[in-house]
Amino acid sequence: MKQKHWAIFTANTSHKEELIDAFFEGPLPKGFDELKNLQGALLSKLAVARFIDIEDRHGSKVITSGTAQSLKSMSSGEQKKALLKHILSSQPDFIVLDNPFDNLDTTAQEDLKLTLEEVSARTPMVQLLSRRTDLLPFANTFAKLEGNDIVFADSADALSNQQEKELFKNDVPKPISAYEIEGNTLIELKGVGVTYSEKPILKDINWHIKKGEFWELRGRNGSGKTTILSMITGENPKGYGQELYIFGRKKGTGESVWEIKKRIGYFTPSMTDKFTGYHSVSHMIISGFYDSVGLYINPTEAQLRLAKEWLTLIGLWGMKDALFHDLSMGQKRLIMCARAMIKHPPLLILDEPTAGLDDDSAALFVGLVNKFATQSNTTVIFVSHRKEPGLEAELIYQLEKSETGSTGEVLTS
Ligand SMILES: Nc1ncnc2c1ncn2[C@@H]1O[C@H](COP(=O)(O)OP(=O)(O)OP(=O)(O)O)[C@@H](O)[C@H]1O
Repeated sequence: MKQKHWAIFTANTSHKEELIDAFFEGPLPKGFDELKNLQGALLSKLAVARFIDIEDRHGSKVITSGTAQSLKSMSSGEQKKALLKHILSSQPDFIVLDNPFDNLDTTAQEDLKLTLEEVSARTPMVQLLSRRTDLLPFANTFAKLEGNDIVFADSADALSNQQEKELFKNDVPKPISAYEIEGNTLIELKGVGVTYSEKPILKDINWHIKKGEFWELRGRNGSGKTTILSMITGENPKGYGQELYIFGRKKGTGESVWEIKKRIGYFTPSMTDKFTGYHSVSHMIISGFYDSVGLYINPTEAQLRLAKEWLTLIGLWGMKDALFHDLSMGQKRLIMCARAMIKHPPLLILDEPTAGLDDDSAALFVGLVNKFATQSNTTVIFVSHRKEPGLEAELIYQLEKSETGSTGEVLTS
């Protein structure tokens, strides 16, 4: 009998975590009887997070045994590859793949596809996917997850979730007050290099970022994208003593990390993955004025007015009092994006912001970023592995990985 492989399309309203739990802890959902009494393994960001937790708490290396580096310090693509290696070596009876291609560069995606194809001859797989282009070619049983319900269909085509959505009609709300930064240059890296334990990561990086520009930062897994961003945001001490200028000042000449961070809007999905607080949607947006995710002081009238304008723009005003916690993933991302934009910071960094979103929600998110980039003076840096359809970044900083450290090149789109 032909090996069965399932592809389950998820939308942002799907209760994916519950379904994943059902595969490992039971009861198995209907339509998956073939997996009864089998031992499965999970390839997902959540599984990586669990192994990081085990390393942190017990100091025991599970999926990185044999390497000196901690799982936590690996790049997100490297973490995923380490997990896959561990899963394949443990030869599970079946594998659940939760958006397996997220965080992987195109070469790694191709490699993963080939590996999975090979393994699929003997191991059944369940792929949970939010982007249509990710569908594994050997999947032969199709379903979508609506809330908690699995709805089967004869073909993948019957399950497409791509529809034209009306994009934001209003203008981007103006900030309460504007930032003053002298000159036209916002960030400059001159001949910057980074090594970790003598391993060269970045070499002779020259990147001149001006006010109001819209950049995409590209590079293979482990090429150093996060390392560059963390030097800019001040979180990485490797920036000190180098020719690194941030908001017109050389790094390490008196400005605190806090002063730098105040002028940066930042969003990456892991900011809310583990967020469990109960905050209203409006308060969540307003917290963009502060360092906290979620609001812990009373908002001002002006802030409430502005939150209303943002919620109207992104079509969520009707949900102003809803709890952030109860929103769909796509809605949460729009809120967190608006939170990062509300101050019109001089610099907005979006680090793989569409990972895990379905096609419709990703298109909405990209539409909001494009609009903000055109209607604000903010410089936007968008990091993504995926060619995001519709992204209108005008400049690309491409990192080229090499044994002697990644080098960078400016491309125009
Ligand atoms: N604290 C650390 N100790 C050792 N190596 C590190 C540390 N932090 C980062 N690295 C290594 O530096 C390299 C660059 O990592 P970085 O996270 O910047 O890559 P990236 O381009 O963001 O990758 P990805 O696309 O996979 O997220 C990786 O090989 C990573 O393992």
